[in-house]
Amino acid sequence: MTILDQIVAKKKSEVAERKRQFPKNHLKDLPFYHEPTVSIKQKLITTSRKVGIIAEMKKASPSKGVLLEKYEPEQLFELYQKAEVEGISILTDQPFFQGNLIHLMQVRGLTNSIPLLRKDFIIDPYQIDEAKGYGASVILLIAAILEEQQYQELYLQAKELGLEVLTEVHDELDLEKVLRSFTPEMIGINNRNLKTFQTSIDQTVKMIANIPKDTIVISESGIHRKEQVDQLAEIGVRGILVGESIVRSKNPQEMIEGLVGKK
Ligand SMILES: O=P(O)(O)OC[C@@H](O)[C@@H](O)c1c[nH]c2ccccc12
Repeated sequence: MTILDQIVAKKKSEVAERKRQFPKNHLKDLPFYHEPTVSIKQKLITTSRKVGIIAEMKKASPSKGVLLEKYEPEQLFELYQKAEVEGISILTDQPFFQGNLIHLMQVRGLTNSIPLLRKDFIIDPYQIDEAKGYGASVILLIAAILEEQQYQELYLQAKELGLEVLTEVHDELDLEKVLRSFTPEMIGINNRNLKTFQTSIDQTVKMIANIPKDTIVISESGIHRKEQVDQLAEIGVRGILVGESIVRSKNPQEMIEGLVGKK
């Protein structure tokens, strides 16, 4: 069983339990359910930077364990805001990343102009309503854990709710699967090999040629040096998604500005 299989198995029981505790028809009473969202696509297209940055908040990961003992999303937010990031990705998966939907809501309480991505393993429409209610503007859909039809349905449901979708692919098989449906607005190429956990931006370099022109490409994972960012900008990547190297840095603001420059 791969790590993704384990995560999805756990996620299924977690979602079932959440539905019992907080029935779906109550989700529309959450504080941000009826609030407008902010377009991350627009931020990435109009940025004055060579490439926009989605800075991630995560306390731990299955490959690295705990990244940061003292994890305070609201403090990180201050630094990300100073660095003028184009978006913020917030892990909400608890069992494997020590995230929480509350983190999303806390940060949303501090901004209505920076788009927030709910970073989780979305397999059920319930989680999309949750994302909206807790303050997300964007959700992640991971091709590798969804059937083609399930992916289509979740994508359309998110759009109906006014959310944007970042479609994550790991390889050509994932890409074929999602392109059979329709042209996604944003594709994130995950540089992490799910079997070995190794990252290489060569994955983005290899796959970008097969992505339709109108789709915004985001390179995800394993980005820690400016030279990588320059190379990615050169080949047409519009955004980078960076977690570990920022949260582990002594000075996250400087780290971000070092990667993509000041605004
Ligand atoms: O910490 P990194 O190597 O900079 O990676 C960030 C992000 O790409 C990674 O956290 C990620 C990409 N896709 C995911 C899906 C679920 C959880 C986490 C992820």
